[in-house]
Amino acid sequence: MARRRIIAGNWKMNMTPSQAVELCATLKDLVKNDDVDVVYCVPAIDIVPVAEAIKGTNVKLGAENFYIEDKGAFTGEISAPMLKDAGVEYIIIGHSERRDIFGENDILINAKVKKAFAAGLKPILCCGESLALRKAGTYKEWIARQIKWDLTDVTADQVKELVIAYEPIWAIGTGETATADQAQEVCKMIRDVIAEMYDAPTAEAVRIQYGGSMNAGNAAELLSKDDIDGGLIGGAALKPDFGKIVNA
Ligand SMILES: O=C(CO)COP(=O)(O)O
Repeated sequence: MARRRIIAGNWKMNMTPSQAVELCATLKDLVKNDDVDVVYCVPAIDIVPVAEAIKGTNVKLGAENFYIEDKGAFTGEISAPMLKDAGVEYIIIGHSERRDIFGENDILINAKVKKAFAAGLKPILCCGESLALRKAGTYKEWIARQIKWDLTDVTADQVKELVIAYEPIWAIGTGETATADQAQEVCKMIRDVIAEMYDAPTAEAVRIQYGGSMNAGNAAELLSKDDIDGGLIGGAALKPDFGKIVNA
């Protein structure tokens, strides 16, 4: 099955606009690879300068957040049509930092997934368990429930365009990576959930990433697994090492 690989950087709240342009220049030749989708998901203020900086390269533009209304009195927010107009293609939704720090729940996340598709953006939908759930052994049920909630009323054709990122919270920014077998187990389980909710062709088409302390040293092993189609990379996306992950 030829699912196209997707390696995305989640820059989080890092990089001023001028630093962002510099980073694009540093990475430009290192991330060249036409067999992989390479995406930079950047802070809102960096979207316009990064769109300019990646012109003519293989890099695609992503954003980290938006609000579900098109426009109006929502101080501080940006909308999907604004992102689209600025050249954004991918949008991260449901990241554990948005769930935990900013209180986003599965009802809002589901609304965001539907809005993103309606606006012509491709969601990177994040899911994953806390350390407590991992230790309790109930992580698979938790993640399956997240996926079912977050994809309520999303069509099979849309899911075929969807990217799901499995990001165990205990592995994010901790330097502790899930083993390739642990990551594969959950990514396979997510694909089975999609097959159960939709059908086998939809499950075969959906791309599933692993995220959580992925780096130049562990990327190749993680990406060698059958159900891991890419990575969502935080810290290592801000360094030249990102090029090694793209080419792993
Ligand atoms: O949260 C992540 C990507 O969305 C992972 O972050 P780190 O790669 O820094 O662990």
